[in-house]
Amino acid sequence: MKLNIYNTEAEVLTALADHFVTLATQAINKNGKFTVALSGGSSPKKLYELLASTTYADQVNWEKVFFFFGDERNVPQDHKDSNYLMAKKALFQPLMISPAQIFPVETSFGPAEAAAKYWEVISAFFDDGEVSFDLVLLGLGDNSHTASLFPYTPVLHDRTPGVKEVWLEDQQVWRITLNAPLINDAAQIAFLVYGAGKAEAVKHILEDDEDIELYPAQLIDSISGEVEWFLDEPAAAALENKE
Ligand SMILES: O=C(O)[C@H](O)[C@@H](O)[C@H](O)[C@H](O)COP(=O)(O)O
Repeated sequence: MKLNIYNTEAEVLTALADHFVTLATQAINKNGKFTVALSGGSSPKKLYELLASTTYADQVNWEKVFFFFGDERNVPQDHKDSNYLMAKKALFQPLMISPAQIFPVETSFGPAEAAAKYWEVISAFFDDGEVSFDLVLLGLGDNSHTASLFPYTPVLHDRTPGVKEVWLEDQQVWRITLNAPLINDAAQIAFLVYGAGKAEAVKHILEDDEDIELYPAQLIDSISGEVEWFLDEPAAAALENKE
């Protein structure tokens, strides 16, 4: 696990955009493609807008990039809360990404079926072999959730890779999420976390005793690759060890 701490939000976003370009270039040169699972949330949205900007748009062979989603809200793809819609506006449309390169969660089936079908879609793309994304991008909620791995949800106890539906009682909504074993099979995992509001959650995840029910993002630990955190100083402020 590697900590990257920067003075400002802008520096964090630039560092992760540069990291994305490096990983994409390496994967495309080696395998002819780059597979990435996108995160929802306002922090990742700014990264996507930066990647689609003139600064980065020409740095990646976007025709070789294949986009999946680390989680999705169980809403239509044109709903304001859809992670797909957010990525479509921030990244896919500006870069004119072909729909053939984008794998959204089909939420019209209802949560359980949507989750099962998404696992089928992902497995088929990886030729039903081991599913290993080149990169999984993750945000962090101030309650220590990541993707849609929320505190005290059954999906936290999964031991084999898969995609599951998650009921959020307090919000009265369904979500669909990659489970931790599937995320952890990725070659690279990158957390994008900035702002003082996340400092307590970052401390819980990186330095407090293990309690995955309370702090689900503690489950994230790449099996064979690397987990990198991209933080600004305010988000890292509660850490005792910043090396
Ligand atoms: O669908 C989602 O909401 C995300 O997958 C979720 O895990 C998000 O990344 C974090 O909640 C951080 O969101 P913010 O960056 O908006 O705080």
